[in-house]
Amino acid sequence: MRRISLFDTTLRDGEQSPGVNLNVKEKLEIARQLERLGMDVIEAGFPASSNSDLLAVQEIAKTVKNSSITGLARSVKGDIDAAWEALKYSEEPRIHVFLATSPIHMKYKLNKTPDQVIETAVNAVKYAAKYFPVIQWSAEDACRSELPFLAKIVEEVIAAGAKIINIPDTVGYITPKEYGEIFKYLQQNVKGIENITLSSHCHDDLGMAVANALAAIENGVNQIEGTINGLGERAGNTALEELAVALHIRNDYYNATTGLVLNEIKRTSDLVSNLTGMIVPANKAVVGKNAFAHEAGIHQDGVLKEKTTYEIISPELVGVTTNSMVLGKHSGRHAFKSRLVELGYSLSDEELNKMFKAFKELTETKKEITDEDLKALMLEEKVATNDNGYELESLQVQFGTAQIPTATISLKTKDGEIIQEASTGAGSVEAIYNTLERCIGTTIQLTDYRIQSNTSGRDALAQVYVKVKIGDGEASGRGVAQDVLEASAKAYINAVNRCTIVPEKLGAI
Ligand SMILES: CC(=O)SCCNC(=O)CCNC(=O)[C@H](O)C(C)(C)COP(=O)(O)OP(=O)(O)OC[C@H]1O[C@@H](n2cnc3c(N)ncnc32)[C@H](O)[C@@H]1OP(=O)(O)O
Ligand SMILES: CC(C)C(=O)C(=O)O
Repeated sequence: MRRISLFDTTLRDGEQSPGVNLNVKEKLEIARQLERLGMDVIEAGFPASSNSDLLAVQEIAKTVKNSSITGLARSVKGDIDAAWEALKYSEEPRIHVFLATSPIHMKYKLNKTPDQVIETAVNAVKYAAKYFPVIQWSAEDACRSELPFLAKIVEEVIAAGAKIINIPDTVGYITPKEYGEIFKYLQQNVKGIENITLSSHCHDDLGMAVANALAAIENGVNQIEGTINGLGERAGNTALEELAVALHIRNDYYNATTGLVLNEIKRTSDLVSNLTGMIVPANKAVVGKNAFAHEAGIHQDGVLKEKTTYEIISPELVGVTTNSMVLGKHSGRHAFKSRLVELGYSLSDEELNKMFKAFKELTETKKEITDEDLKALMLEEKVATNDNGYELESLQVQFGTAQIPTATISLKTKDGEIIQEASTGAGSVEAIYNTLERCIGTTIQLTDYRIQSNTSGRDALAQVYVKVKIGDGEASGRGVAQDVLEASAKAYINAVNRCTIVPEKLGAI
């Protein structure tokens, strides 16, 4: 059976999804889980784009050992230098350099002639080869490029040292048959291509990203790029969990497999969704809440008689489990630890004590603690960021249909100072945010607010995602609590804590 290599770009193209903004700790947490999932290559970021991206790629390159780490660079020396700075610690440094090849991109975006584009691409690959033993080269907007020109530039970059050639459908325009034909054409018209790994990178603008990637595999492509949950620029990228499961379930047809540990898929999907705030639609293939639910009577009858009547993927295959042990107020440390271990966490004694305390606090208000609750607790602990150091001491909200909502808040600064303020708003959440703004002492613009429940049931934990702007700085934040107002306050404080420019502005209003 053919072995298809998977290249995950959740931390680069996935992070280009509007509204997604991950910090270094969060990226590292996702990278570690991608490694556990068995990803072959992780594109950890675009090092030249910001200091924090460079740092994140560097941290990931130092930490992750079982997946290759790469970073994106334009065909400019500065980008390649930044990529080297970020990747020089990885075991086999590899870079991903790109340049657009379609007439529309060359003329309007790059303002270069086709010959200048070839020269730029070749120079970039040669420059990258001074540092990197493995160079992947991408022809941005390849699928709207003229095939003879595409073949010519691919041949030149191979001669310059590129080892992997990626043919992106940057704008999600191509159809599966046409995409397969591009690869056939290149295989027949490019000298040296037989020694090269061909790669696919598809976008989902017309809903064909997974189908196009599968067509690429059918036409000799051995590396597929994509993201978890199909995140990515605009409509997103090939959803790698869908592709891997399609190859597994239909190996009779594709005769190809990946190195993914399939039962880590659900956990990875949940982690990415929680940290990015990009909620997975219930009907999403493979990882959606309804992917294994049977609602209609005839289907339920069939499944009760024989599962395979309506179920082609078993939930266990992708790590969807139902747990029979209920954790609650009377559970002890052993049951708590054993469930966490079953969920894949390993904790030191100190961490266990801390988590057990948080768990017990939660049981004061919540009868049954589900796996989702445990994952939320663990996540809060692992990626908590407190750079600006604000902590919620207390929150009180007065609400009545015939009165103006009023919030009173005590906030602790990182120096231990307690700030107390009260303010009103059109609703309870606005009252809280107006009060927090007063406590923090600077103008804070709320640009996004989303709420979801962690599990079903009236006592489910609430998860709130917000995005705030403070001057030129922007950050997203997440808050989890049983009460939606407390979760709203925590998310806002978390976002402020992640915004680097707050302290100088203290006291501005
Ligand atoms: C298809 C993709 O997904 S590609 C990846 C897209 N991802 C991102 O853009 C996210 C990160 N980007 C950034 O942080 C910024 O865009 C930066 C730091 C890279 C560059 O910022 P700026 O220098 O301000 O340039 P800006 O983004 O406005 O414009 C891009 C410039 O790069 C040029 N460019 C675009 N692609 C390439 C390339 N592959 N090689 C060389 N130059 C390129 C453009 O022509 C433009 O040049 P110009 O200023 O001479 O007109
Ligand atoms: C940089 C390349 C691979 C890309 O993201 C695209 O073309 O969509």
